[in-house]
Amino acid sequence: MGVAPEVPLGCSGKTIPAIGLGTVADPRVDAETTKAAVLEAIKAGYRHFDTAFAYGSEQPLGEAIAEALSLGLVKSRDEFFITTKLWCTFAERDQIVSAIKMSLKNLKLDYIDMYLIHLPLRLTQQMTKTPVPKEAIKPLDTESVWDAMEECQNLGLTKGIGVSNFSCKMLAHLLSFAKIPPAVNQVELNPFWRQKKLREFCKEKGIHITAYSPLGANGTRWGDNRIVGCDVLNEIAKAKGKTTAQVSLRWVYEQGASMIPKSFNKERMRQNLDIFDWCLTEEESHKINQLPQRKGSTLTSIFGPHDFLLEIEAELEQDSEA
Ligand SMILES: NC(=O)C1=CN([C@@H]2O[C@H](COP(=O)(O)OP(=O)(O)OC[C@H]3O[C@@H](n4cnc5c(N)ncnc54)[C@H](OP(=O)(O)O)[C@@H]3O)[C@@H](O)[C@H]2O)C=CC1
Ligand SMILES: O=C[C@H](O)[C@@H](O)[C@@H](O)[C@H](O)C(=O)O
Repeated sequence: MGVAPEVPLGCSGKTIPAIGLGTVADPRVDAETTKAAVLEAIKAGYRHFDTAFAYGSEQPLGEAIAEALSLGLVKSRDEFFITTKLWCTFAERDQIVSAIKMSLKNLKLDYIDMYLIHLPLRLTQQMTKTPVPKEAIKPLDTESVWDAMEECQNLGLTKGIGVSNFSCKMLAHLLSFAKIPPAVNQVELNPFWRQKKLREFCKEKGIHITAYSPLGANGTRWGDNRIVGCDVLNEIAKAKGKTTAQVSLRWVYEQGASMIPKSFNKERMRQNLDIFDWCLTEEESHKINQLPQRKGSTLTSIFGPHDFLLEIEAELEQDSEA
């Protein structure tokens, strides 16, 4: 199996690997396990890795990249595509350049490929326990935060900038003042959360979508087996001699999105890469597009049931309406 193919990054003329490896394990694992999984993924053909300051996986990822380069598994840093994210406690104009430098230090890199605003909100204190106190959660001052994100790109600290968990409305606001438009919006996207409105909006504006939880976060606290246990997807998989997970990933790929399924298991991470030499029929896609919609990860489940977060969630949900 070769290296994962690339797909266009909006209208930028650049590309992004169609599949990358997510690095959030639930329950959390130690750094050695993450590093070993990344090295295994590099051997399998993964070149895009998705991390975030909040995941604690930047350091082991950085170590795995350094080791892969020193072992000659990958010839040059440029062959990797590394995404990391600005955590909400640093989502203020004057903290962002230091935040990306901290991530670069963790990753032992001198540039990142894609730096994303992790969530459309700011936290005024470290998240030590949940629920997070209501008064610690603030709206994002998107204009000043984006100005600093642009500075990160202009300084060469990152090749691209983007957002995560942004609605159409938030993107429209951002586009109204951005000097550098967001290259990526990383959101939940899978057969059970299809994001039709968001996909159409992003296509029109040249914003690439990267899908997180493309397998419905099977087996994690924020996900379940609604995808791998879905009868409709199982039947399609059986008819094609594929796994249900592969059918889900293939559906995401056919929507023009890239994706970052997480697997730290050698066989499953290879299985997840093997989706490029077959396709879904029109009838199969039609059946998938009829599945009931249900979002996995929510802001209120992460931070607590606060009104402000419920408002954001309601806005995000509108983007997945059929
Ligand atoms: N921007 C954001 O707000 C968010 C970003 N993310 C990013 O997206 C990545 C992926 O999303 P995530 O939520 O982890 O969920 P995924 O949909 O990628 O599911 C991961 C789970 O599915 C299991 N799995 C992987 N492959 C298979 C397979 N072929 N068959 C059956 N089970 C499988 C994994 O277990 P195993 O390892 O044992 O194979 C793991 O438990 C994250 O790791 C993170 O990097 C995630 C959530 C939010
Ligand atoms: O501390 C909070 C967590 O990092 C949470 O925000 C993330 O894990 C998020 O769900 C993601 O995976 O991107």
